[in-house]
Amino acid sequence: MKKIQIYALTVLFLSIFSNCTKQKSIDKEAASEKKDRNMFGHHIPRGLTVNSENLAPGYVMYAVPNSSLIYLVNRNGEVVHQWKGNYEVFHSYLLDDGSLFQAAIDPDYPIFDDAGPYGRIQKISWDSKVLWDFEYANDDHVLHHDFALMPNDHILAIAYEAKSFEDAIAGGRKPELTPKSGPWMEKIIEIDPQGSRGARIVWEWHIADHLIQDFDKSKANYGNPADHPELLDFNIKHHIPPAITQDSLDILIALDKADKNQTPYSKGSDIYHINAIHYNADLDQIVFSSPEINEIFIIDHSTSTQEAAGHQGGNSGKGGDFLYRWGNPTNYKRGDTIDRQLFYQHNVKWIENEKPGAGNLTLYNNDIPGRKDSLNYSAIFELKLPKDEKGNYILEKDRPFGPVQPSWKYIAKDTVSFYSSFISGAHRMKSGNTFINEGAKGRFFEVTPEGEVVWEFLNPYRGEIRKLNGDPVAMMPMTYWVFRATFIPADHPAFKGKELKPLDPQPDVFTLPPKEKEGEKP
Ligand SMILES: O=[N+]([O-])c1ccc(OS(=O)(=O)O)cc1
Repeated sequence: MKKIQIYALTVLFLSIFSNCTKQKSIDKEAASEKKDRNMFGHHIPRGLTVNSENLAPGYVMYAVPNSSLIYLVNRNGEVVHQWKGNYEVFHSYLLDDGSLFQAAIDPDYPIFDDAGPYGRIQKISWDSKVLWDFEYANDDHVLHHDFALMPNDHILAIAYEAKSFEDAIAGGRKPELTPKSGPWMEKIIEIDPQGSRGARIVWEWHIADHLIQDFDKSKANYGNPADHPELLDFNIKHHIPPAITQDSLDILIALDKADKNQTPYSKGSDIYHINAIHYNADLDQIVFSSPEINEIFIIDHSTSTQEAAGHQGGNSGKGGDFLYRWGNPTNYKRGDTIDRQLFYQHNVKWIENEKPGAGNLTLYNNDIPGRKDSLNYSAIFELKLPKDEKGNYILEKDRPFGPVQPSWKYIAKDTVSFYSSFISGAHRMKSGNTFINEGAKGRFFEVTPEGEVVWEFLNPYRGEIRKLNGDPVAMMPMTYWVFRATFIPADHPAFKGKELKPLDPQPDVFTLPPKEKEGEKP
């Protein structure tokens, strides 16, 4: 009897002990999952988390989420300067005199819904005076996502241009791929700022002028997309989300779960969602990125607007047609899914002169599918573009544009801990290191060519901009998000003669409410 009791007690003890250890390891896994995989990084340590000796001196510039603030943060993770505008700010580019151009999110932009439209570009002086304020937002068009600076102080900006269902059908689009509210096509405009509010649009390029389709023979742009990689197949498969009733939409808008401008059909309208643009003055070319179709494109900027609408003229002789494209050759029917390299990519840009890899492109490849037993992850790609001796992009017969593989890439050692399925960016530094913004988490870090993380800072700040009706903006899940973070070397002309001491006191960091308050509407 006694033996049985001892045996039973032993079994009980062992089972409790083993349950405890199991619980511990589950908790540990849960903790590391929280630390490594929560794409928004709600509960991970913030501020400066990795520092090293002998880093290039400099600062990180970024827009504080849900605020009108741009911060400049030093290598110790301290805020040393701020620019403050009068709208929520999306991202900014620094000028040599310490002023900046910023994308200001005008809450009043009409028609276009979804994240990305911002509506205004503003120039803000070092001491936060609004020097120029240009609105480009009406029922026909709106500035969205990114813009690029040119050496002549002009700006190249991406804008949606609304087209009707009928316009799209007239362009050979298949009706079943056409949103009833019409597609938002894309244009690039070159803005020459005038005075304190005005601008001249001195050059334009429209994607609608460079389409091909093999669906409707009666249309002028009928042809085989595989024979015309310089044009965009207007019938690339596009998922049209199901319509929603106006009553349901009204409820979602009231609950803050739908954009104020959403209509029952508009969710399918953003068919290309161009999210990045960069200008190369040496080549007089523009690169831009469409995450919806998982491709980047290069076009000639040396054309007149008239030539940009056609297929001849400019340095390339190809008018506004694509000089180069990469990422998803199925879009021009050369290759299959195995040849696809890009997955909702962002922030494509040339590596500037005097940096290692000059002339190559870098980009943030957001949402690369894992194997069948693992999660999606992000990577940074560097691409060496195939060119002949005259500088023309090489395209072999019946083959997609190269390269077959990026010349360099960064992926986290465990693959999945580096992940932001949207926004984000990267750029090469003079040292040869690469500066990365994992946007959903607001995590900025610097990696060596070998992929070692030598500096890391997680944005701990969030502002308090309210909606037009005074309601607070939901802080979840995009609590600390950052669209673009830029490393600016200490010898940048903007800092000449400026005192860059840590602000005293430092701004208050933003911490999430305690757990018990989480059920409340933030
Ligand atoms: O939530 N935003 O502000 C947001 C979301 C997506 C987005 O588009 S993306 O292509 O940059 O991911 C831009 C802004």
